[in-house]
Amino acid sequence: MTFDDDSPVRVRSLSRAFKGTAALVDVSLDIPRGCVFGLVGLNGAGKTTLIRHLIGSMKALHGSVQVLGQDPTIRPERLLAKIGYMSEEDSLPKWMRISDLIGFCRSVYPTWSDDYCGELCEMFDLSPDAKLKSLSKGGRARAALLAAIAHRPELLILDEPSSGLDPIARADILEAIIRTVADEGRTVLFSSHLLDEIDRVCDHIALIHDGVLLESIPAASLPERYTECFYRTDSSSARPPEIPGSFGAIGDASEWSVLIDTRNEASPSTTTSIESGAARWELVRRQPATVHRWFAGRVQRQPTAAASPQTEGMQHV
Ligand SMILES: Nc1ncnc2c1ncn2[C@@H]1O[C@H](COP(=O)(O)OP(=O)(O)OP(=O)(O)O)[C@@H](O)[C@H]1O
Repeated sequence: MTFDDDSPVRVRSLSRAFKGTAALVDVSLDIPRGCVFGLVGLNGAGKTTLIRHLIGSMKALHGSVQVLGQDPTIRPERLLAKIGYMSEEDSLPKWMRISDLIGFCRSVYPTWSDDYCGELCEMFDLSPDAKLKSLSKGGRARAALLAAIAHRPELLILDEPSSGLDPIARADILEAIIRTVADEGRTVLFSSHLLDEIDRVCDHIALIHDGVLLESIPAASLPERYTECFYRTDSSSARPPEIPGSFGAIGDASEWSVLIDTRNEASPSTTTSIESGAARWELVRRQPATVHRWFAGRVQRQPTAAASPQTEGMQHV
């Protein structure tokens, strides 16, 4: 992606290790203004570590981080007033009532809007008198979302916000909020394991794996860029056909699926029949890669059955 001076988030060559184990490795990225930026990766990939650098709870020891034009660890209160942040943890103080939470946020955020807060309470079905400890996990997640957005932050950072929300709340509330924030020209960084959700709401998707930013791509260009090709052979093969520029092979004896990067000059554009590994392979089908298939190919894991039924139960090499 191109680097933009006006980006609300700019990370350059950020590395971090914990007790000698790398959690982030030379990560550089820009998040464009007004973008819904999805961050995906397996458990332990480094998503939260990256986010903790953005909100100033970790100082960049190697590399640099700029959020809304400032180092998040220098005068963090100035930055945090302009950011909305919701973590995956259920961390709101349980003794508070919703009204206490609102009073606290009002005192912290100069741009807090009581009118907007009232609208959100109605939308989220939150009564000001309710005690946080009496709410369900989903209710507390909605309260945390309220606290993160009612000051209309310039940058909204959501780290696995869906974990406490049921599917209806995710679709009706979270996705609506994310789109509203972006439509108003503000920016959203959204980390999630839920690839369907990422696919529906994000303009841009970044994939982090073992601390390395493997790819950062506009969501709309992903299916154009990557094609899933299915090859079949009459004989059985423990290996996929060797196709230059392909990756993420999944298969089972006589049929293998590979991903082709159409921008890789080594990739064939229209190979329908090839000799490889003493077998003859025919291209039986090709289709734009789904986000699930791209993700699985990149991190070398099986895609979910729902995302790619053709490859269910097959072996990954
Ligand atoms: N404070 C810490 N001390 C030691 N190791 C840590 C610490 N924080 C993170 N790690 C390690 O750094 C790596 C990245 O963790 P991180 O929480 O950033 O991943 P993640 O992508 O957010 O994972 P998940 O999706 O499970 O939340 C992991 O190996 C994790 O165990």
